[in-house]
Amino acid sequence: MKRHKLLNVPSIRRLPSYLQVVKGAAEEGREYISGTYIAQELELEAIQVRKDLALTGIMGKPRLGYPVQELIHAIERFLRWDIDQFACLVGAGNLGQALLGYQELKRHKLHIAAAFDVDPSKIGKMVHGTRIHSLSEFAAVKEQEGFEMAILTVPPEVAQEVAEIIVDHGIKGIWNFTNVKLKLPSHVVVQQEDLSSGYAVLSLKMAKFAR
Ligand SMILES: NC(=O)c1ccc[n+]([C@@H]2O[C@H](COP(=O)([O-])OP(=O)(O)OC[C@H]3O[C@@H](n4cnc5c(N)ncnc54)[C@H](O)[C@@H]3O)[C@@H](O)[C@H]2O)c1
Repeated sequence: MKRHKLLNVPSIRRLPSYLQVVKGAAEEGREYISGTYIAQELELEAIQVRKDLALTGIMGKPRLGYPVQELIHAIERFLRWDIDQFACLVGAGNLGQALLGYQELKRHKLHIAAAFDVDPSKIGKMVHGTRIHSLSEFAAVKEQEGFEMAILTVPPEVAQEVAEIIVDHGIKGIWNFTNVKLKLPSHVVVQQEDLSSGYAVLSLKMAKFAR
C-alpha cells in the first residue's frame, strides 16, 4: 500500500490559486464570489471549482455564490494555513536562500526558524532574517526552536545522508526540493517538489497552442 496517500491531491493543489482569486475579490470590496467567476479567472470548469471548494465544508448561496471572508477562512482552515507552523531549511545555497526570502510562506504562517549548512563561509550569517547554523548544531537548535518540518535544499549527492541525520533528530516532514527519491522510515512524510513537471506542462502547451 502507498504510504501517506492523501485523497484529492489535485484539488488541494488548486486551492491556493482559488485563495489568491478570493483575496483579490476581498481587496476589491466584494462580499460574494461565484464558483463561475473563480473558474473563469483560472481557466477551469465551474463544476470543478465547486467540487474542490466543497472539500473545505463551505456552501455557496444560490445566485450569490460564496461569502468572500468566510471562503477565505474556510480555505485557510482546511489547508491548516490558519495555524503557525515552524520549519528549518537545510542547505542555504542558491535555492535555499531564495526560499528564505520568499515572503509568501510567512503569509501562509510557515516560519523558517533556522537554516543549516556545512559551508563555514555561510555559518553564523543571517539571510533574510534567518540565522544559518552548522549542521552539527542541529539537535541543539531544534530543541530550542521546536520545528518538526524541514525544507531540504542540499546537493543531490548528500540528500539521503542529510535526510537521515535530521530524521534521527526528530524531523517528521520533509519538503524535498532535491531530485532524490528519499528512503526514510514510514512515519516520515516527504513531499517532493519537482520544477520539471511544471516545465513539462509549459513545453507541451506551447507545442500545442503557441503560434
Ligand atoms: N537552484 C534551483 O533553482 C533549483 C531548483 C530546483 C531544485 N534544486 C535542487 O535544490 C538543491 C540545491 O540547489 P542549489 O542550486 O541551491 O545548490 P547550491 O549548491 O547553491 O546550494 C546547496 C547548499 O547546500 C549546502 N550543503 C552541501 N552539503 C551539505 C550538507 N551535508 N549539509 C547541509 N548543507 C549542505 C552547500 O554548502 C550549499 O550552501 C539541489 O538538490 C538542486 O538540484 C535547485
